[in-house]
Amino acid sequence: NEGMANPKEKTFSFVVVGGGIAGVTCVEQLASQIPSADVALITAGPHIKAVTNYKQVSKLLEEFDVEECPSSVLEEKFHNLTVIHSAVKSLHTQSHTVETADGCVFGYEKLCICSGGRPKLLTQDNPNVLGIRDTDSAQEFQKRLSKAKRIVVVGNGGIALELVYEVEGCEVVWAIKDKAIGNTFFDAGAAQFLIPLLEADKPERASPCKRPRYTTEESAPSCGSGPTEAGSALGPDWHEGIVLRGAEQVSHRVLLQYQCEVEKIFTSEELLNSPQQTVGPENGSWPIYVQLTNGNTFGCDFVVSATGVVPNTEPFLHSNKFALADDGGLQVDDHMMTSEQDVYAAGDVCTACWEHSPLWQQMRLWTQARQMGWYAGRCMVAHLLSEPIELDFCFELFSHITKFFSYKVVLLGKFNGQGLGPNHELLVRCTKGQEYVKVVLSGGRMVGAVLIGETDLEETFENLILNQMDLTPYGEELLNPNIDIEDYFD
Ligand SMILES: Cc1cc2nc3c(=O)[nH]c(=O)nc-3n(C[C@H](O)[C@H](O)[C@H](O)COP(=O)(O)OP(=O)(O)OC[C@H]3O[C@@H](n4cnc5c(N)ncnc54)[C@H](O)[C@@H]3O)c2cc1C
Ligand SMILES: NC(=O)C1=CN([C@@H]2O[C@H](COP(=O)(O)OP(=O)(O)OC[C@H]3O[C@@H](n4cnc5c(N)ncnc54)[C@H](O)[C@@H]3O)[C@@H](O)[C@H]2O)C=CC1
Repeated sequence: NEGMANPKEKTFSFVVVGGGIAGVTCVEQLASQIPSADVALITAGPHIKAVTNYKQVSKLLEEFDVEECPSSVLEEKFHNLTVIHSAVKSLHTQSHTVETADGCVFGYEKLCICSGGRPKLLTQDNPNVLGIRDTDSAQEFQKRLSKAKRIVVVGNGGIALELVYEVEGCEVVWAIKDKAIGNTFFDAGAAQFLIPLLEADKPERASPCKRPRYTTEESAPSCGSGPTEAGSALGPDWHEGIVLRGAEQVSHRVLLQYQCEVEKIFTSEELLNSPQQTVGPENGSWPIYVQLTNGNTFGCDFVVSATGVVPNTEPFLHSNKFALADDGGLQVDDHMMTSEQDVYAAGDVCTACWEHSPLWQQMRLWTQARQMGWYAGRCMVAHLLSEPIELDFCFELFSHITKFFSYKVVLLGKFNGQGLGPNHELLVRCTKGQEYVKVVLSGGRMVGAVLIGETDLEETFENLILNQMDLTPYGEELLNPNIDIEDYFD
């Protein structure tokens, strides 16, 4: 075998691609479960993500810190692990090999693709349209913001929600398709609860962090693969350590544009050459203009396209027959296996295509990347040892703890009545400035909840959702603030 004589070739029992949360968690499982197995982590970025201080808050809610650190930390911990810093260029499922950008070829018995996603930008080739994904793109955003007087943020998901609240000293025009803010995470009622915070000055940061904390190791140099290689996705609290301040002396100034999309993006030259376009007295003075479908046009320093992610699948597709989901993710079954033999996938790159529990849905989140990476590792080991394995309990109920507008936010199950049609009812309790509690009931049973603020209800509600108790007899008493619900259901 000519190939095997090449020193640039080596075969491992397990190869994992991607040094984000999914890949690192997967590798940790593999390396610790079979210490005699050779494990390789191939990653394009210079750093890896490590989960630390993992804490199970309740049966399914979890909290942890995340550190961006040099890969040597992992290699010191697991002597059977080799970390290779290079981008995978192609995959040959027939020969069970991957080829990296620097011409090395690595064989595998079992492979897990954890290459994450990248921002789905409104336009790819405009330097004034930015996406935020990794440390480099966040730093670029911060640098551009420091000189900016007005930015346009497009999108209504996690990144947009965080930015419009965090950015100070710069006018933010926020363009959303929907009738209410934050519709990927909650409903119009919760949006009403949060909106006043956009209009007020930001309070001093005092409240303790109630969700996974994200840290970046400052001393770690941005070396190795260079600026074109994307690093891992940022995550919880990515903006805590950096100042998101523009060039103006204002706290918040957010101008919301509801129910609209971007019609056209053009430069000041294009604007001046198009006499029918006018945008008021500032005509032509901004580097970029955004025309919205509601007829308004805004000039700004730059646009943030916070419009979701696309899975990083390209290097793996050529000459293979992966089944792809509608969102572009690699389809995986209930053992995290793709449609190609011995190839698994986890995290943002994959789409969970097994028959989901009625109370779970996939969202491209930090916690799910960790859970999928962990479970994929366990499945790979079980299959290698020909042992049976069942779908992990964490996929029974969707659960997410995060923080928006400085409030703790807990989402459980079908928190927005997803997929329930008209077949559900809502109970809501709201105390302005303090808390917002929404319960989704279907057939008298709790199937989801949104908890904003320090409600202390998450554990009880999680139990009520898991045990599917008939709550009809309790009616609206369920949310009566004068009843200690924990005692009630003891
Ligand atoms: C700004 C921001 C804020 C967020 N905030 C939260 C939050 O508060 N809570 C939450 O739950 N989630 C949050 N998320 C989402 C969360 O960060 C992601 O869902 C999660 O990190 C995905 O992990 P992953 O391991 O699948 O992918 P990634 O972290 O994207 O890692 C992919 C890895 O693969 C490598 N790679 C890619 N292509 C190749 C290749 N061809 N060859 C080799 N290596 C490759 C990359 O270098 C990277 O190391 C946020 C995301 C962003 C961008
Ligand atoms: N606290 C948290 O849990 C956070 C989670 N994240 C995660 O990071 C990832 C990236 O975040 P986002 O980019 O905010 O993605 P997202 O998937 O959360 O939201 C994308 C938003 O963009 C909108 N959109 C899509 N195409 C559009 C278009 N052409 N024009 C206008 N609007 C459009 C969608 O309607 C949606 O509101 C997501 O997976 C998200 O869940 C990000 C930040 C915080």
